Amino acid sequence: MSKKTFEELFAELQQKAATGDPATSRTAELVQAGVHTIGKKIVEEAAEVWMAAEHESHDAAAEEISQLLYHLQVMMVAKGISLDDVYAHL
Ligand SMILES: N=c1c2ncn([C@@H]3O[C@H](COP(=O)(O)OP(=O)(O)OP(=O)(O)O)[C@@H](O)[C@H]3O)c2ncn1[C@@H]1O[C@H](COP(=O)(O)O)[C@@H](O)[C@H]1O
Repeated sequence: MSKKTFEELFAELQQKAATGDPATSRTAELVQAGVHTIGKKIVEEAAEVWMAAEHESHDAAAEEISQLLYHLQVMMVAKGISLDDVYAHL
């Protein structure tokens, strides 16, 4: 299992969006596809978080949450929204 912080993942995704190949990078592929596609993935992953939290194991819920966080970060990168832009509202 890979281990990285929220901030480290965000830096990696910014890099992938800027220089990654959509053929090999999921992030570059999603950013190229655009906000509509990313938004649909966020809604899908959010539903999976809900279902896993209600009906599945601790680990399964944690995995779905990681996928939701990933797709939220992809949306941030696609929209040029920084971590500080979000933290300002926390
Ligand atoms: N953390 C993630 C991550 N979480 C989720 N995903 C993507 O989200 C998918 C999970 O959604 P689903 O279960 O719906 O999978 P799916 O059905 O195959 O998705 P669809 O293609 O049907 O939309 C995974 O198959 C991945 O494509 C991620 N893709 C990449 N990362 C990390 O992002 C970084 C950059 O990755 P690349 O851009 O691929 O190089 C690396 O550190 C990766 O570990």
